[in-house]
Amino acid sequence: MENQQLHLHHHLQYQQQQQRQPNSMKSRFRRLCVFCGSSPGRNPSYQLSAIQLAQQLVERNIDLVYGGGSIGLMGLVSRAVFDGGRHVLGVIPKTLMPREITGETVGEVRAVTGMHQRKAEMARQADAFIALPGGYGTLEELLEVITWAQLGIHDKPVGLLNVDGYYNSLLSFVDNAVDEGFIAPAARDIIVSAQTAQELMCKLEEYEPKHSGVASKLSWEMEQQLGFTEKSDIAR
Ligand SMILES: C/C(=C\CNc1ncnc2c1ncn2[C@@H]1O[C@H](COP(=O)(O)O)[C@@H](O)[C@H]1O)CO
Repeated sequence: MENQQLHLHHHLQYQQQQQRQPNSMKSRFRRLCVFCGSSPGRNPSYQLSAIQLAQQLVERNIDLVYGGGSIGLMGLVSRAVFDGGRHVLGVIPKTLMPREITGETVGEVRAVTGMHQRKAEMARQADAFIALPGGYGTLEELLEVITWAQLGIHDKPVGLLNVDGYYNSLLSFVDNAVDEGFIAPAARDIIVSAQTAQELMCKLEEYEPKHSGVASKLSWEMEQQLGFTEKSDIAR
């Protein structure tokens, strides 16, 4: 099925389901950041999972912050959250703003000066992070928020939606890094993974950080204030 058809199909299914059984769960999260491919990926499960994740956010009354744009999985998630009535914030560097690069963005668009500002802004706006399947951009964003958690810059949950085992090799790599003494066992638990959006959301709702950062959040906030971000409340 084409991207748009798939989206429409699942959106209609979701609307029908909502009419039959209106659902509104309470969540500890107000806004969640989703990292995901700017491509749809080959396996249709990736697109389906993107829509199912969006449905989870809508059911739980959670707003979305993401990298802006309407291409690939990014477009599917943002459109489905927006159509479900939740607020969508796209944070996008000015250089990526031309429509031929990112397509048309739904919801609110916040322009930032560069990639570093984008990640800091997405992290500041979110109460938790989830990575869907994606490429270099997704990996980079995911690893950065994991590293920030390890250092104690924030203690927000980080989820990995391991659709059809897409991230098995990454998880094996991390396990090996623990075995080889490069990642502390407690820091392994920063990554919360699950195969379905619903299971992942349930795990994130219950997540308690086990690792302790190397510096206090306060000292990181000072560092951020002195550094390139204008105001830092990434940690909260
Ligand atoms: C260079 C490509 C597309 C450019 N369009 C993008 N528009 C918005 N955000 C993007 C774009 N490309 C990457 N991102 C960010 O990285 C993540 C996706 O990257 P991936 O390499 O596709 O995994 C996403 O979360 C965005 O924040 C062609 O790729």
